[in-house]
Amino acid sequence: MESRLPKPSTIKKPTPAIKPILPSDRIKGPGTSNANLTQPPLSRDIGNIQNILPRNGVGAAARARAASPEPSKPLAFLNRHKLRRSRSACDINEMRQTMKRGAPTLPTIPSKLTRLGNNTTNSSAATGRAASRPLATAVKRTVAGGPTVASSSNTTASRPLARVAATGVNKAKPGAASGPPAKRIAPYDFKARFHDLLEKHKSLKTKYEKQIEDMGELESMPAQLEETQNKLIETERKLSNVETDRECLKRQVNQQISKIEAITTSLGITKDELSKLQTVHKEVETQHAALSVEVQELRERNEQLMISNEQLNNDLTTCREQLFQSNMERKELHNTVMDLRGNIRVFCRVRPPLDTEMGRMCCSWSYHDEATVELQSLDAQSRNKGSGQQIFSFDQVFHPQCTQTDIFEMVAPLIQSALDGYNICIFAYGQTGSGKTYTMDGVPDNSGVIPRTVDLLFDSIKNYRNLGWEYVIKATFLEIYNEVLYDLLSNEQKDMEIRMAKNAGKNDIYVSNITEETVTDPNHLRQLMQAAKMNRATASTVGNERSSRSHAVTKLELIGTHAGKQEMSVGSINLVDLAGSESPKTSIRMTETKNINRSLSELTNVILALLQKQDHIPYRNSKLTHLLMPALGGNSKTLMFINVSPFQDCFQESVKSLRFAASVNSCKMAKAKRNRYLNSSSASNNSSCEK
Ligand SMILES: Nc1ncnc2c1ncn2[C@@H]1O[C@H](COP(=O)(O)OP(=O)(O)OP(=O)(O)O)[C@@H](O)[C@H]1O
Repeated sequence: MESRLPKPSTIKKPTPAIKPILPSDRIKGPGTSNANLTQPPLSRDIGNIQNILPRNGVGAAARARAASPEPSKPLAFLNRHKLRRSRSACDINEMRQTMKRGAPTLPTIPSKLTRLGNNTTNSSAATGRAASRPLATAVKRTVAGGPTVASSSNTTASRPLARVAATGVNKAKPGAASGPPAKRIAPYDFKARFHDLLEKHKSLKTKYEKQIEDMGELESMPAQLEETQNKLIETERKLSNVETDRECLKRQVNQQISKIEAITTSLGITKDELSKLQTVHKEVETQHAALSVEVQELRERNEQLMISNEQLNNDLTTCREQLFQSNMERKELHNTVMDLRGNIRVFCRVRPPLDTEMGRMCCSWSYHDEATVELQSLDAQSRNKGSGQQIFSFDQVFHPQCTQTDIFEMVAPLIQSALDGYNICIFAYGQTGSGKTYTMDGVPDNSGVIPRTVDLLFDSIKNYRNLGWEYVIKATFLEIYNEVLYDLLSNEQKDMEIRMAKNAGKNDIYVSNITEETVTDPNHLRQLMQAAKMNRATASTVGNERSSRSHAVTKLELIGTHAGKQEMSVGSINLVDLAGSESPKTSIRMTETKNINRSLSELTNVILALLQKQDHIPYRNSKLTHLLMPALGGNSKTLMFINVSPFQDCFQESVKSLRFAASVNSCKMAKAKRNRYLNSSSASNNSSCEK
């Protein structure tokens, strides 16, 4: 009969989780009854599973076995049963090993169940709780399936077996036994019992598989737990990071709040400023609108002005043309007046005694009018000879109280003629110490003719510029000493000669190797004059401790161009400070005195020849007349100052100079003399007669 039973090896092996559920101590324990031993090992194991699942412990299994109808077996049968069971256990172990290879960390079912039992009472273990839920669910399913198994077994199994099963199920869960009572299978009906067992086996197998599935879920729980723990740690770490970030963000938020507050404050200020600026902007806009209107008006006005300006320009051009023509007429008239006054004019100047000369006796000077002076000697011998009283007439007589300004007023028209293209020569003739240098150069605080001429020239050039004339002034400074020429702007020893210009008119003369400076302003010219003065040769004489013993000639060449009219005018001014005429009786430098007197005599001869309109003018008899040839003859105008000293001891020299000047003046006035005679001797009468 035992051979009809299927061998344990043919029965589908239980899963490895069975072993922990069926510990050996339960099989061998004191609770083990003979009734259990009479059961087939496999059926008993399955029954044990159902007894264990409700976790009733050994007592529940013992009761289930006690309920079994089978009698107790002898010891031999028990050993055989052990062998079968060991084989079944071996199978189970084999399955477990197989599962371990697939899932090495799968825990054993008993431990799980034990933990499950413990976990139901110990609620403090979180993991136990987590694991107990699916297990409890599995157990519930197992218990709930009990009646089903019992019910199904009723159809095929014997009544005793069904009762055992029903009893076991009912004991595991008393309320669940609600079906009809199971039929009792006779103990000898092994076939029925076998079928019943097969059914149970199937049922249990199904349950077992479900439990295996549940156990699989449970097996994955530690990993899930570990994963959850890792996730928890990671989450905690993240949370920490989040906390840190939150703190940072909180600080940043605080900073941002502070910034926002500051910005809000500045925004308020800015708003105020904006409001002010808007107000200003409105004002500016209003002003801009007003200014725009003004600009428009000004533009219209500008257009009108442009039109009127164009008309004025045309008028100005016309006026300039008329002015130019008028200026030309003025030049001609001026020249005519100068001609009528005479190309050679003579001015007499009597200097005052100096403070240091108050002890010297002066002659008696009587100034009848502007042009007549009477000189009377205080010496009785001279009176007895009839030479003590002399009357002289000149173009102008300047008494000692006349100032440098008075002098220059009479000189200025000649300077004007120089700008108009005439050659002018102004020289001072007189005894040593009579005031020639004072008249020509002046003193620092009272400038003479030459510095005033410079100022007048540059002032006139400015006015002429408005008429379209541009002038260039070239200056030379030379000295004639003992009939030798010296360049006063250079200390070098030069061989200087008076030469005629090659391609020029007959009176165009130049000096070779002389330094010629182009003057751009009055100060520059004054500097040149100062340098020339320093270089001038001086020597002390009896009459004057600083008397000049040479002729100093300052020549200013005035070159004017009118670009619009393509005209050019070249004039010159020769300003000559002659050496003092000195009697050879009183001179200690006879050579100098002879040369000086000879050159002065030649000058007199030239002037007289010019006035008498002689065919030959002896210019070349002296360096001085040769040099002044362009300025003395032809179209030139000459002004001679006769300087005399007021002193009695200078009476003879004064009379000599005045006679020479009077002779010049008498020749010059030969034609006018008649007019003069008609209108007494005043200059004003002369002018009226000339007209
Ligand atoms: N009109 C005047 N008013 C005041 N002082 C004058 C006048 N004329 C000349 N003097 C003075 O008389 C002195 C002699 O004059 P200045 O040197 O000009 O004579 P000079 O004729 O040039 O002599 P020299 O021929 O020796 O050069 C100078 O001290 C000068 O300042």
